[in-house]
Amino acid sequence: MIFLKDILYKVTIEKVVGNTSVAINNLEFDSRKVSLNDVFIAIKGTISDGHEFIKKAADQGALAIICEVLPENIVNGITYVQVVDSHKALAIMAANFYGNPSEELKLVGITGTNGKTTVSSLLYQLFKKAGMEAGLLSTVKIMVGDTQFKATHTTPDSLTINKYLREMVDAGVEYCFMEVSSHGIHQKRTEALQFCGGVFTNLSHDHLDYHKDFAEYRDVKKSFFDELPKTAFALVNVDDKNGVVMLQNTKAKKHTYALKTYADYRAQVLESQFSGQLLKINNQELWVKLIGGFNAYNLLAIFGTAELLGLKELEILQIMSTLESVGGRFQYLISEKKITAIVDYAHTPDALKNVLETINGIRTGNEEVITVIGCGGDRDAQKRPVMGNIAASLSTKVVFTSDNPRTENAEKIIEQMEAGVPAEHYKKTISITNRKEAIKAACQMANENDIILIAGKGHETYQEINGERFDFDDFKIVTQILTTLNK
Ligand SMILES: CC(=O)N[C@H]1[C@@H](OP(=O)(O)OP(=O)(O)OC[C@H]2O[C@@H](n3ccc(=O)[nH]c3=O)[C@H](O)[C@@H]2O)O[C@H](CO)[C@@H](O)[C@@H]1O[C@H](C)C(=O)N[C@@H](C)C(=O)N[C@H](CCC(=O)O)C(=O)O
Ligand SMILES: Nc1ncnc2c1ncn2[C@@H]1O[C@H](COP(=O)(O)OP(=O)(O)OP(=O)(O)O)[C@@H](O)[C@H]1O
Ligand SMILES: N[C@H](CCC[C@H](N)C(=O)O)C(=O)O
Ligand SMILES: [Mg+2]
Repeated sequence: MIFLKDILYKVTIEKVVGNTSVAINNLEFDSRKVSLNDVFIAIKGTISDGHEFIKKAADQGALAIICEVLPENIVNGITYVQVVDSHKALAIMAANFYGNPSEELKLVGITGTNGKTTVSSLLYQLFKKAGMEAGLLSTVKIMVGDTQFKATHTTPDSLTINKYLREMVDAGVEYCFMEVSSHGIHQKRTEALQFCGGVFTNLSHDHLDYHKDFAEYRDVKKSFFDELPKTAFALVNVDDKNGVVMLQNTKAKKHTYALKTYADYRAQVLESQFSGQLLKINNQELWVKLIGGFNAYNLLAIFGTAELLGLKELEILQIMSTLESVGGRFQYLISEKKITAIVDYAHTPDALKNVLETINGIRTGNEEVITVIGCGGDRDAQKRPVMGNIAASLSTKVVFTSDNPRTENAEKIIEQMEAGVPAEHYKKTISITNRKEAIKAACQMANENDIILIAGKGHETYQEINGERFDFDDFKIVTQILTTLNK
């Protein structure tokens, strides 16, 4: 039996109306899911205000209401707890409800604009291969040991996080690697978790629809490091100018990695090919299957994290050379007619630039680089012209298309991308709204040795248009089209 007063431990309370010594069933922050004897936490969201659904939650059997503002009509028999911050209260209560599982394993949070899924997934792989029980909370999937669950967010809400962490602890998981998104930090989804380490990959343009400006976006990321305890480690990329910013006020032990500047962990790229690259880490050469300078950073972050968690250098390097790239990240095929098709989740300007530079750095002659790209709807519109510019400047041909238009007009998004194309590159571009047709057009244009990059959706298996999700898988589609075209 769990009592309300026990899960309120450490919550900053302003006022209590009613009895907190009551046994509760479950916690919910969505009135639509409330059932008998649940606790409903009212949260001011980005679209609506949970306080408007307090009555609905009560009608559905809520036993207690946690809110920032007490309702005018107090119902007898229901306990009302007025708190300073509902988001924070939810995070603390969720951790208490599940018995603070983050304290029973080693939890490492990975944050930054790009590379979170790659770093966290590879760390999960590495620790599994080293014989440890590991867990993963990522954009692509959730892993409790070997059992896979569907991910809906990069960083889920605090109830979901704690539920899975509890399952991990019960399954004997010792290390959990989780992505920490800026939305997650801002909405306090990760508050009340005990991290034993934090990793910063990089910071570049994204999410300027949600955050007021770049400074706010940076400060939200920084607050994750500010909150780390002194027992934890903070490992940051100091080639990124915001790396040192992340360390400014942290109590955690500071560690750095870099390719270009002085750092605790350093790497050098000795050779790059489509099949992989030769790296030098700590004076040891190793061949890895992941390509691109950006992956050299990711691998260095993994090396540093594994060492800080106590694995031996030689073992780490040996396992690193066996790591497979994550689905939808530089996932490629070479067709019968020697056309290379690459599917990559590059959905930010920096990621797109890195991927195209990697491709241009590896190609040997006059092959065409044909990029198929769109931008998501209901997301940062400022990045659209910037990505249009990068695609056109670094490819020989571009097919602008739709990504997940969500509730926006797909053609309008494409126009915003085209607006960023410099006049001298305009002739290289066409636009085809239907993504499948766009991929088909790129395949038709491609000849032997040409390279097709299909960017933006990576591992996603759907396309979201007007609130509806249709099956869509870039890699399956390009494979099928190239086969049908006999290319
Ligand atoms: C913009 C955003 O981040 N929204 C997230 C947020 O919802 P919200 O604050 O907008 O909720 P709201 O609709 O305003 O409702 C406020 C409250 O009223 C409640 N409610 C609402 C209706 C009702 O009938 N009854 C009721 O109780 C809601 O449950 C909620 O508690 O909190 C919800 C619960 O945690 C999230 O599911 C939701 O994610 C939405 C679906 C989303 O698309 N989020 C994306 C942008 C996101 O979080 N992305 C990042 C990755 C970014 C990256 O790439 O780095 C991620 O971590 O996944
Ligand atoms: N260290 C890096 N620096 C820059 N770009 C990167 C880096 N790692 C990966 N990328 C690019 O970013 C894309 C997304 O990578 P990944 O999924 O690992 O990032 P993420 O931070 O998890 O993204 P999201 O915010 O959507 O969760 C990759 O497909 C690649 O194009
Ligand atoms: N986590 C990112 C994913 C973007 C992927 C892209 N395909 C899109 O739909 O915009 C976001 O929610 O902004
Ligand atoms: Mg991710």
